[in-house]
Amino acid sequence: MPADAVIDDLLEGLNPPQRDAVTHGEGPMLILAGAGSGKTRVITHRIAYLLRTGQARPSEILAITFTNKAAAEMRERVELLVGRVSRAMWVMTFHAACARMLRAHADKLGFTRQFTIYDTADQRRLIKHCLDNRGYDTKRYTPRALQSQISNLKNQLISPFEYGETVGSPFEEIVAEIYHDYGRELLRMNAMDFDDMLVNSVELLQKHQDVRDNYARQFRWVMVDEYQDTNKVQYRWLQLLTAESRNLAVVGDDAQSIYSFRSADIRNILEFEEDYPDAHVVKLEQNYRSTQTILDAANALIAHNRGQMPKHLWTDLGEGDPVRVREMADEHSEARWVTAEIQRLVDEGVSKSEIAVFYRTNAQARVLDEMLTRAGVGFQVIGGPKFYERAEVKDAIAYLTFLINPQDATAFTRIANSPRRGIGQTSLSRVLAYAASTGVTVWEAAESDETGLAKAARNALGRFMESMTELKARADENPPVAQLLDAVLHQTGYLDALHAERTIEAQGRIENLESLLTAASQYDMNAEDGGSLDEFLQQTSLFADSDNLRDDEGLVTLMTMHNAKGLEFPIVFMIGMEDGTFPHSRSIEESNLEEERRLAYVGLTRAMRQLTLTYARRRMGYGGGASATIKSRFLDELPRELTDQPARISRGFPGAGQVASWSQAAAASAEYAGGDTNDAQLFRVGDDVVHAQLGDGVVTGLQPGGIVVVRFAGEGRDRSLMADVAPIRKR
Ligand SMILES: Nc1ncnc2c1ncn2[C@@H]1O[C@H](COP(=O)(O)OP(=O)(O)OP(=O)(O)O)[C@@H](O)[C@H]1O
Ligand SMILES: [Mg+2]
Repeated sequence: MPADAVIDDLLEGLNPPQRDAVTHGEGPMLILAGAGSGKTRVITHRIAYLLRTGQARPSEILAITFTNKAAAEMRERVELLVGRVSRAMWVMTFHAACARMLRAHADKLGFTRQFTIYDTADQRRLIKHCLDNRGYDTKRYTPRALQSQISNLKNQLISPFEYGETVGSPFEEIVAEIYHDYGRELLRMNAMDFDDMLVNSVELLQKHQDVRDNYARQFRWVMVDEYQDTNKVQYRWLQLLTAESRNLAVVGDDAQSIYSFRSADIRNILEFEEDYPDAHVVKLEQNYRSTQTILDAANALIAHNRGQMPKHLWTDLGEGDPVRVREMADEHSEARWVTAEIQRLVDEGVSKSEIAVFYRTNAQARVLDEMLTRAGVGFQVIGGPKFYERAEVKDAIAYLTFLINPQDATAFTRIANSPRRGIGQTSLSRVLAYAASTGVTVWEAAESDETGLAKAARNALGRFMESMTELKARADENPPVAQLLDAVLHQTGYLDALHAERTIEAQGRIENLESLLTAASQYDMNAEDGGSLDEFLQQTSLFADSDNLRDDEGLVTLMTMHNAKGLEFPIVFMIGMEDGTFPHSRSIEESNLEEERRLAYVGLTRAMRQLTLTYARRRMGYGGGASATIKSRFLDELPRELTDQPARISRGFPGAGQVASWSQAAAASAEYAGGDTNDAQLFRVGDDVVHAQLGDGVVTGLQPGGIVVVRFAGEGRDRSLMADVAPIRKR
């Protein structure tokens, strides 16, 4: 190896096992280590090391990260270490890597390269269309429920055909039908959903050996961060790419596996050594992130899980302060207290960007959001209303999409009458029906005289398509995306319509469009060889919200614990530490507590210096009305000596011990709070219901003893509930 100061520097900041992992040459490698032990750092350094020593060329590197933000950070760090050559590497999320492959080869699967990527809202719209087509009641079979079922199937690589062979219940039969129809419709619209990115790439690699060979040869070095959260389809994709080279290095922590609800399969990490008996296994045990107290608390908590791989994390960052535990009267006092604490810290000179507040579900952010706003503390909510999901931003994107994908009926429907041009729903349906029956693209149908539209609508549509045709001519010259977007917003009358509204809301929308223009200009500037519209659109559609994170602006960060994965903050607050909230009621009922505990472990281990856990004695329920709560069992699992709490009984409501299930707790607390029970309600099969914690569902059966069987939109299976005590009501 050449003597090289850069290499020395690279290895300098690593401990011996980290160095071992970084310098490992060919062959499979598993890095299994606890939180904050430098796993991600090892990947970054390994890439730089492989490049710098000449073992790898940038184009031979495929590094998979969990978020776009993590990818950007990794690229940045590698670029610092080895310079601009790093730009040819593929450092990205599974979805982005697959989208890139599909852009190049979509035609082999019957799509064009300009295919659209559908987000969840698009998916649900299309699924609703499929349900309507078959005459199913979409209140009873909600698009949301179907969408989550279909997504689960895709993530397990179960095709519509395979699923159709195994269905038992009538509901499953409907899922099978819609799964099939939905796939056919996507193909017809030249669109793929998020899950298809992976499923279709796997199909591409499986069916086209030449394509597989090419990529397998190209990516001689494959690395995967957060491997514990990969699912079956991702596993398969990696297998296809690395079967020959076997240069697959994965890093992960079984204690941080938190995505089984998205079909992530922890076995992928546990069985790596079985898949690769010769794998080089590295364990990292020194934590460089947290104080000993924080680590001990996290270790004590996770020790309550069975079958955890033993790890001995230690740190030399010192003992640090005890974990603070605070009891609050309700969520308002909790938010007020956290806000005051943040203000105090900021007064003491802590930067806001060093502070994060985590919670279990997004809805918990609202109260704190209001309180911080009132106090004038700058903050950002990760996973709040998403920029790319705002109506005006989606409209603008749909315009651009329709310019390059003339088959995209969803984009067309979205923009044809936005701003209003006198093209009504009936006219739109006629155009779509004409396209479907004649096989022409939606674009062609919109230009056709044979769709049977009324004269006024036909004229309006004609004018619309004229301006679209002009814009398309411009788009074909591949101008900078920002220029094209600007032209779209002006020529289609979109901006004028907003200006004409003269409302504050419209002003906000204009500002959002300006930010989109800024994003487009930034894209134009960064794109290596001029960039292209389809690549820009691909980027925006893969834009996950955690990517909005800006750490240089001095903002407090609010996010769910799921979103916090892989990140670190000097000061962390975890709020809503109550049974039913965290652990979430759903997991208590399903006794999937271990995954919740891992999620708590993820939360605790984000903290570097100071960790504060709060819970409220009463909390507002879904349907309004406060109920008494029980403090989270996770708090009881933390050794007293690590917290600043004297042993003290502070149960939420009188006489309550540990309860067996949340239904009981809810019943007890409803009584205590004088809340409603359900005895006035009679349920029937097919009723739409809403559950305080589980959300929307449909009654699928009734059983003796007052049991209702409900299938919830977010889940794939039936659940039996006591009609008179469960917090459900008819919609
Ligand atoms: N050898 C080292 N010397 C100094 N700092 C280190 C070393 N290794 C890691 N760190 C620092 O420790 C922190 C945690 O590292 P990193 O994020 O890579 O851990 P991780 O194992 O990926 O954590 P997680 O499990 O949360 O994803 C980072 O700030 C990193 O820069
Ligand atoms: Mg990491």
